[in-house]
Amino acid sequence: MLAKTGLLVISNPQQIGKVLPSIQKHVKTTIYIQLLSALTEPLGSFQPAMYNTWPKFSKTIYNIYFQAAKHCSNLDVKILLSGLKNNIPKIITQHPIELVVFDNEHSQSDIDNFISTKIQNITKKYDVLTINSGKSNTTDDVGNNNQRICKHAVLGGTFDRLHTAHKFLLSEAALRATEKITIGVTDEKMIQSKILWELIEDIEVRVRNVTDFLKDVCPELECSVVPISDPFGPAIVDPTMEVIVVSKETVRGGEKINEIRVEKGLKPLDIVPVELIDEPNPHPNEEVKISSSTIRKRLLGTVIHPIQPKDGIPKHPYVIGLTGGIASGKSGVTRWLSELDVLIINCDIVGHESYKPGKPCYQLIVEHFGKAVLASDGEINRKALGEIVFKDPEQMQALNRLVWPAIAEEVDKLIRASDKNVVVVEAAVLLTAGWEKRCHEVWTTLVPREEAINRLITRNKLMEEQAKSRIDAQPPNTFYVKNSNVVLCPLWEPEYTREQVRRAWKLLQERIASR
Ligand SMILES: CC(=O)SCCNC(=O)CCNC(=O)[C@H](O)C(C)(C)COP(=O)(O)OP(=O)(O)OC[C@H]1O[C@@H](n2cnc3c(N)ncnc32)[C@H](O)[C@@H]1OP(=O)(O)O
Repeated sequence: MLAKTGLLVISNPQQIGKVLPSIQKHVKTTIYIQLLSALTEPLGSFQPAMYNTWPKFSKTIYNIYFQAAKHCSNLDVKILLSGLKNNIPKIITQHPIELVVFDNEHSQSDIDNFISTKIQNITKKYDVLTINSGKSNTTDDVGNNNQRICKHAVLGGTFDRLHTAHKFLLSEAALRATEKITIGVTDEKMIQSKILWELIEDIEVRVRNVTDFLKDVCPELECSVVPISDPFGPAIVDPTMEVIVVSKETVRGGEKINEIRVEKGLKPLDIVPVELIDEPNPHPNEEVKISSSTIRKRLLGTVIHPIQPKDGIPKHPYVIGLTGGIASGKSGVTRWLSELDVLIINCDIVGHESYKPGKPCYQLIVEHFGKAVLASDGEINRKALGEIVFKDPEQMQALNRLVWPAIAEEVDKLIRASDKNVVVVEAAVLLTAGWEKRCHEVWTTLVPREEAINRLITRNKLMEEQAKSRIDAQPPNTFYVKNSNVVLCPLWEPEYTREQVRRAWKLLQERIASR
C-alpha cells in the first residue's frame, strides 16, 4: 500500500542515492528524513552535537536534497534538523507517519523499541520497510566553509512552489540560528519581472509553506516569516540579526544590505553563501539549477485550476474555450492545435462574417456607428470601427452587444455540426462575454506585457501609445490565469509552444477518457 507520509531513518547518508529511488514506490506525498546518528539510543548513537558545530551537517543535508531532487522530485522531502541541534527525545512531525523505512538491517526488537519510544506522531496501523543501502560509510562531513553560529539568522526570497533548493537554503539558516530565523518573502510588487510571474503562488500560500516547512524540520526555533516589498526587508533595520544566508547568485544582495546597515550604524551581517542544486533533467529551454521558473514553465499545458463539471452543456463534443489578451499568441497556439484532430472556431472570423453586407449585424452596426464605418465598397471598414471602439469602452460595449449574440449563435451551430470529439472556440473576450459557461474548460495564452506591446507595434503597425492603451483596455494577465484551467505561453521559439500544446492535448485526452 502507498503511504501518504513516511519516515526514512538513515544511518548511511552517503548511500542515500541508493534508497531514494525506491521510496516513491512506497510513499505518495511526504517523506521525512531523520539522520540516525543524531538520535539518542535506541538505534541511534547520539553524540550531542557541539554548540558551534551544527553547520558541519550542511554538506550532508545538501547531498540528501540533491539526491532527492534527482530521485523523488514528486515527493515533499524534509530532513529533520532538531536531532542535529538538540538531544531530542522524540521525532515530532506535523503529519502522522504511516511507514517507517530503515536503510540498514535492525533486529525486530530494536525496531519496535525505536518506533514506540522515538516517533511521536505515528498512525495506529503502520508499516515498516528496510531498503538496505549497503556497507555503512562514516560521514566525512566537511560542511560549509563558514561555520558561523548565531542567535538570529535572516534570509529572503520568493519561495514559489517550495523546492529542494529552497529547503536547503532554509535548513542552512535553521542550522546556524540558536534562537530565531527571519525570512522575508517577496510580495506581488517584487515578483513582476520574473518569468511567468502570473503563475507564482499567492503570498499567503508562500508564507504558509515556508512556515510549515520550518515548523516541521526545526520546531523549537522561533520563526518569523514576513512579506517584503523591497530587496532588503527587515535585514537593514534589525540590530539583532547576525547572519544572512544567500544563494551563490545573490551574494551581491547580501553585500548591499550590509552597505545600508553600515550607513545606518548597524553591524554588518556575516554572509553565508550556499550552493545551488542542479536541475536533474533540464530541457534546453530551462535553467541548469533547480528553480521555481522551471517549475512554472513545466506547468504550462497542465491543469492549474481544477475543472468543474458544467451543467447545461452537451457532453459531446468536448469544448475548450481558448482565450488570452490581445497579441498573446492565440493564433500561434491554434496553429499547433490544428495539427491535431480538432475543430477550431475562430470567433474573430465568425464576428467579421456576421457583419458582411446582408448578414444579421451589418444593418445594426451601420445604424449605431453611422456611415463613417463603411468602406467605399459598402462593407464595414473594420479598421475604422476598431479605431472607434478600441479607444472608447462604451462604444466597444455597444459593438459587443450588437455582435456577440450573432457570434454565439453561429458558434453553437458549428459545434453542433462538428463530427470531432474536441472543439476549440478561440475567443479574445470569452471571459468578459461569460462564454466560459459554454465550454467544458478554459485555456488561456499569455505573454509578458512588453512582449504584447512589441507584437502590436511590429505586427499591427501600432504606435507604442496605441499598443499600450489597447492592452490597458483589457483585463491583466492575472485575470486570465485566475479564470482558466490551463495556461500556455507562446513566448519562446515555436517548437516550445508546440511542446506545450502537445502536453496539453495528451493530458486532455486522459481527462476525456476518464470521464
Ligand atoms: C466573445 C468573443 O471573444 S468574440 C471574438 C471577438 N470579437 C468581438 O468581440 C466582436 C467585436 N470586435 C470586432 O468586431 C473587431 O474585432 C473590430 C471591428 C473591433 C476590429 O476588427 P479588426 O481590426 O479586424 O481586428 P480583429 O478582429 O482581428 O481584432 C484585433 C484584436 O482585438 C481582439 N478583439 C476583438 N474583439 C475584441 C473585443 N470586443 N474586446 C477586446 N479585444 C477584442 C481580437 O481578438 C484581436 O486580438 P489579437 O490581435 O490577439 O488576435
